Amino acid sequence: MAVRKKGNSGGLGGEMPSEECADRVTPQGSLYRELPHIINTDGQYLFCRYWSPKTKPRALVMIMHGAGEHSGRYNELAELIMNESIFVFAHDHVGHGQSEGNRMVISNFQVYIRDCLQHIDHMKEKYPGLNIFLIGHSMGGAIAILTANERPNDFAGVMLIAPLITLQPETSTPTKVFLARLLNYVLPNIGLGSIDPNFISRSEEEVKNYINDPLNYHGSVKVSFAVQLLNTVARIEEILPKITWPFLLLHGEADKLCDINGSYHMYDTAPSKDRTLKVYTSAYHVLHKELPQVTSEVFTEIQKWIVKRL
Ligand SMILES: O=C1N[C@]2(CO1)C[C@H](C(=O)N1CCC(COc3ccc(F)cc3Cl)CC1)C2
Repeated sequence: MAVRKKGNSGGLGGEMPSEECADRVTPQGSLYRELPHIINTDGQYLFCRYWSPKTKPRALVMIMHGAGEHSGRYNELAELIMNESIFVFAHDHVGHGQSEGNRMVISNFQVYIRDCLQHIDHMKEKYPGLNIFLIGHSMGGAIAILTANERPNDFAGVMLIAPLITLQPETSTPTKVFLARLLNYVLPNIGLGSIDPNFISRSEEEVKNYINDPLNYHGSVKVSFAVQLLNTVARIEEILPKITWPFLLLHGEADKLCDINGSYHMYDTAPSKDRTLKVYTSAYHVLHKELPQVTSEVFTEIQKWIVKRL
């Protein structure tokens, strides 16, 4: 029997709009009314995470996770930033983690950006006047770039951890790109292959964590999803020459999932006066879950970069 509850369900609204929503559950079976969440403009429930400092926050930071993973993988980084009296927030994108939506399926990449802007607007209402920074990893880096591009004067800085900016030349040849686009019309749900966990990190422990995390999606990248990524890479290529906001690029030299040349290209092409690129020798894709030395350096770099721009 559905129970109507008054008060904030942790979402954007107060009361449950209908009895049906009272029993809405995450893909893992938890009740959204008992979890922090927002409801996007398509009516999909997105699971949120908040890292609230004990003292009055001096800034806001939104973390945007990548493809097939979820916001819980950023707890260590978020806590480090929270300890700088900064309010950190995130949500699991549609089709990811504890949010609704078919796993790693998206009708249009713009949905990710729209949902992030909705969450950002919600947080700006709650904490008016604070600087807002974005942190994006991999596909989340592409989301961060396109989100900042929609509001070029709204963000104090954008930090990109191995962002998806350009295609891996060996895996995305023009022929393969053409075939993927063609296949999308006839068999959009065909799998192209899944992310190789061994490309995630040189840390065996982190590879195991990635494999064993039930909130990660380990299935195949569908053609329709791949085409959305291809379109996104093309969109980013177009806007790089117009980027003026401050950014920090961090990329592993041995990244096999997102080509480091994308970061070099953004650093060389974007006219931002405040831009930094740091390359981590021999490091793989997930710098915040790499060998301890690398991850420690990355955390310090992010912490210093934000504090300097508060
Ligand atoms: O900690 C983490 N990091 C994660 C996982 O867990 C890595 C993952 C992530 O976002 N990407 C890695 C894979 C990449 C695939 O890209 C394509 C695939 C087919 C295609 F046709 C065109 C493209 Cl562009 C997208 C970006 C997030």
